[in-house]
Amino acid sequence: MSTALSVENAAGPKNRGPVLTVTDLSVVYETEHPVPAVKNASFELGRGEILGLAGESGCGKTTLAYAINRLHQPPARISSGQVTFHDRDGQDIDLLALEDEALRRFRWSKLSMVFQGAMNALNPVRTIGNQLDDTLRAHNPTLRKAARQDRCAEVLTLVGVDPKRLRSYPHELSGGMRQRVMIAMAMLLEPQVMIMDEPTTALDVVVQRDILREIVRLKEELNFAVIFITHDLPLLLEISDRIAVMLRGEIVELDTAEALYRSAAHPYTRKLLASFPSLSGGRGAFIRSGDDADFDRDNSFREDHDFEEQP
Ligand SMILES: Nc1ncnc2c1ncn2[C@@H]1O[C@H](COP(=O)(O)OP(=O)(O)OP(=O)(O)O)[C@@H](O)[C@H]1O
Repeated sequence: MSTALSVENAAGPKNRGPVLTVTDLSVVYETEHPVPAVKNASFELGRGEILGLAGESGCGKTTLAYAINRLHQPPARISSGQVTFHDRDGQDIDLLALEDEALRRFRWSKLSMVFQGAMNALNPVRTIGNQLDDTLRAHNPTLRKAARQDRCAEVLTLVGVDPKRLRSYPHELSGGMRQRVMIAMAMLLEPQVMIMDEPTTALDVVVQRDILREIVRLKEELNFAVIFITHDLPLLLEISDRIAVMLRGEIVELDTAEALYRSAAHPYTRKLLASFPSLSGGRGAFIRSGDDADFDRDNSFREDHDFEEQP
């Protein structure tokens, strides 16, 4: 069986067209001994698709995610490649060519990102409502205050946080709730793509599961596409349409979650699969199907599912 990444698999699902095309993207850390962290990465992200990005620590997942959104900092440098965003209105946007102001407008509104420590990025001295409002106002200066308030409340409700929390300060919320606020922030402007880099890793397992279930539900409702990064391959198999496996900066395999699970082509993928004992048993499908005992039948996830201590 060939281990080469086939062009067909790198293309997004045929029925929905791409929202993002990454072509031969390479990123180097220009240190004393330059580190080629991402090497010729190519893939398409389908509209409304969840693409999982898997691979062990240090393989380049975060570097790739940051470079796509131009959030990489020196010494990281994009040494080659192209990133094209295919807007809903038919326009193609060359992300690597955007100037500062255009890039600022693009981020959050077309493509947003939630990263692992995002909950710690909230400003401790401003309320949740003010912080959501700041983002909304920066991108929609003409939007009236009442409409902004409605949208902020709506987006908090979407992620299962009571809109009363708009008046709370970050320290008044649990970690899980703060991370949900960051997901709300990322959804605020209805982006077409969300990049999620280990968005729930710092949270306890039950909270993680609730949040992931909600992301999958919202994705289905609102049809944004997700690049979901995690070490947790069993989790990716549950939530992803397709999975890209990275090894030492390269995408070595990209296929549907089903095909990857049943007949991984690359030896490294097989090794990765074998390293999760849970995969040798039955696959729990609770996140997509809601097939577990304590699943809320109305599909909502509730604040009281945050079992973390309030400070
Ligand atoms: N600031 C930096 N300077 C030099 N090398 C770096 C820097 N940041 C990351 N690297 C290197 O780039 C490579 C890719 O790192 P990256 O953080 O993207 O991997 P990752 O797959 O996201 O890992 P993790 O899952 O642990 O976050 C690694 O070899 C790492 O050591």
